[in-house]
Amino acid sequence: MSAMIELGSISKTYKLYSKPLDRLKEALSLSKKKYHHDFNALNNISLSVMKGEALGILGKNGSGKSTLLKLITGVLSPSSGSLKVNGKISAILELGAGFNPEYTGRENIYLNGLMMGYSREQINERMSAIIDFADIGDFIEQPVKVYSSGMFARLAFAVSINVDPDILIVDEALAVGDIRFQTKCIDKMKELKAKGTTILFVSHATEQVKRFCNRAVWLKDGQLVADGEASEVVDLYEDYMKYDTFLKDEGLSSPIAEAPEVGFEIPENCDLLASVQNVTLNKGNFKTFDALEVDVVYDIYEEKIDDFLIGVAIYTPDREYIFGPNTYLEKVQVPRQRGRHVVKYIIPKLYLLGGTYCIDVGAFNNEGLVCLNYKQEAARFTVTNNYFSEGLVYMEHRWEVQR
Ligand SMILES: Nc1ncnc2c1ncn2[C@@H]1O[C@H](COP(=O)(O)OP(=O)(O)OP(=O)(O)O)[C@@H](O)[C@H]1O
Repeated sequence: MSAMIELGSISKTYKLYSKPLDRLKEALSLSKKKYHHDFNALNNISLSVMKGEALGILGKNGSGKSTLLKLITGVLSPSSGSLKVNGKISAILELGAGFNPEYTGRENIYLNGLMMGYSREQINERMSAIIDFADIGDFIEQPVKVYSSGMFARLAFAVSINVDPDILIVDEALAVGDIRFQTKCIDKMKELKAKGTTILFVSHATEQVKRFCNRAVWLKDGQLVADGEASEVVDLYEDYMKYDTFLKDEGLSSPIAEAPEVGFEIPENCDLLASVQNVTLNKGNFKTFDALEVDVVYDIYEEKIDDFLIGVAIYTPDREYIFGPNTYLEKVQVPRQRGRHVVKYIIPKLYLLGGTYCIDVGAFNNEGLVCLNYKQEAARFTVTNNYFSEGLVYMEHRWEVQR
């Protein structure tokens, strides 16, 4: 398969001046005195995008998304690194960029078409399709400076997707259109994708990225921190945005606790009767329906604790309680005499959907009425999936068409 876009260790440094005058002073300085400081908007990005891929680009404001797209389209040049683009790019970057405000919509279609390398005849062939798609009525004969942002988006989109690009770049352009127009654009983008057009898609609407893209990258402070299947990267990104937890791949993993010490000791001056020593998961990142195993290591300091029980609870990081059985309710006998013990809690099929989750572990007696020791967020794990459902948990279900 051929790479349409190849970026090799690309960096982009902007010069920041604290006052506009500093730029002039620097230009005129005979001693080459610096009046700026460097700001790395992109740092060492390597990325290959293949033909037919629909790549979502995620990242919060200022993370470098637009800078990356401007480098790819050639609006900016990189400070270092190599960049190769194979094919004709059509980009909707900033609304109105590439439009002359004094020209009418129709004249701007010519302008854009010529910039893309089409002849007047070729543009004429496409003109009615573009005007139909934009659907802005008589405004097509008005100078675009009188357009609303929605009209701009319609025209920009109509031009970009009707010129048979090899690479289509869409930067947040859908956000300004109404739902009907967005649907029309997505349909057209799907059509292009099916034809093998490579698509780069920036949207803060992560669901759109999940549904439309087959791959996504996440930019954070100018660095590429995740690259993979779109819905997995979206899950990670959303979790980060919600909870500021960034867990990396295999060990997207939560801090898997240290292996338990073999030695059992009763701490000095200890007024605890028992304590949860250690909580270990079989891994940090799961797929829905994987098996989750939690090893709980606990110590009992009394000779024996009657009605001793262990509870394991799953929470979301914002403390939504999902599930919490305990050994008393389920009539499981766990060791309750002095010493160190290990109990394994197994969920053979995890029904949780994508997200980050926390595990609390508690030791109790008296049917759970007295808490002997409680470890909140003793472990964390993530669930990431290919996109197959939405929500928190998966429930067995079926669909029946009634009519
Ligand atoms: N011409 C410039 N001169 C100096 N700094 C710039 C320039 N353009 C962008 N930056 C800075 O580079 C960083 C990345 O900006 P960029 O516009 O690429 O981010 P973004 O991810 O597209 O953000 P948004 O989602 O808000 O559009 C930001 O901190 C921005 O302030």
